Amino acid sequence: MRITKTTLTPSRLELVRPLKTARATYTRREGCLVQLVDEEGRIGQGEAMPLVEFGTESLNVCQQVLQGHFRRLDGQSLVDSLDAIEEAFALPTGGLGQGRGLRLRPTEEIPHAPAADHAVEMALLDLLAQRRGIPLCRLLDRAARPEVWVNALLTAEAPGELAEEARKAVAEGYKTVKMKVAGRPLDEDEARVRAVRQAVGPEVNIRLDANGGWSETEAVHAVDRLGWYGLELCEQPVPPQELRALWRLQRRAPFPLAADEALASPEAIPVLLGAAGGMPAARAFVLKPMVLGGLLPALMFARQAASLGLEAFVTSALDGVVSRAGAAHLAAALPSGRLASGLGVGSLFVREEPEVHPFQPLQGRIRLPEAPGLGLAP
Ligand SMILES: O=C(O)CCC(=O)c1ccccc1C(=O)O
Ligand SMILES: [Mg+2]
Repeated sequence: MRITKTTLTPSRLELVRPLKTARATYTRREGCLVQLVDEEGRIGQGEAMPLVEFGTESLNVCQQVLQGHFRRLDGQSLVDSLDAIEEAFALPTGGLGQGRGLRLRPTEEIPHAPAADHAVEMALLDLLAQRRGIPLCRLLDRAARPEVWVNALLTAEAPGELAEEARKAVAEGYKTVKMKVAGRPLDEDEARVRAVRQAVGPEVNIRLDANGGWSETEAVHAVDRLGWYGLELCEQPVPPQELRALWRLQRRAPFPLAADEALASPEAIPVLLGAAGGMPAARAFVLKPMVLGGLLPALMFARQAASLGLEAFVTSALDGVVSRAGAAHLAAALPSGRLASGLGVGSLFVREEPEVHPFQPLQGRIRLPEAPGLGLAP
């Protein structure tokens, strides 16, 4: 494919009400939309929405790196293959493949910019899938599933309100609800979890996310007390750099712990997987393509985890619909679809462009469009 035109449009999303996690409070999200046009006029779409507290570049650096990627892409041809797209983002290693194809990261001087890489990679994947006439998920894996389960994200603070949100989500058809914990006394979190369990009954999965907000001692108490309520899993109970604490906690917890923020440091990944010798630090992994630098790195990570008997699921980082569309295609292509994806956040935003799109969950699921590529009209 030859890229004949590149465009970058700033984007901004306002949340209906602030989303409070143990580490940050989100009121709006900012980023940019990328479009790449090929020689036949097809449009590939991508999106960058940096999340600095998850180790991505700032919006400023993101835009600079995107401009650099655009300069290297404009008017250039790229081999029509997944390998060529993957290689475009890899630093030259002197090994196999060097000198073949187009390099978007030709030197080490280009800053680590996973959100920028994510946007351009997605637009290239969208184009490649369109050129082949298949949905993006099937480009990632020929046996991709036709639909993915999604969790509802509960945002209320008080137990009563949380329970009401949870009941509504279950009535809509959600089988998994997720709530933020930590950053408050454990008694309060216990009352919140108890209220949600009472509201949803025994069959619905309750997923917790502590966003690294507990010390190891607090996390031990939390796991002992909250585990009683039958939890599906808990994301990032301890601070992301405390891999040994996560390891110890996982051996004690009666449910899987999922590393999320910990994946922001590339050096942590072999340790988390137990690939550096020793046992894995967690039983599950949260894949945020925006943080991991694209759909392909996230897919490779999930396959490596699956080969070790570990699970992975996809979540957005409160991104716009273009990123969520790509993430839904990734979720459909993962080795396992058992764990619901965190892609039900569209309703948290004041208004979305477009307002109607195929990636709005229906009855707790997203059915992947049959259209070639992302399946999202530009
Ligand atoms: O998983 C979801 O439903 C939404 C994603 C989410 O919780 C989130 C949103 C913004 C920043 C961090 C996180 C997180 O998973 O930790
Ligand atoms: Mg999380």
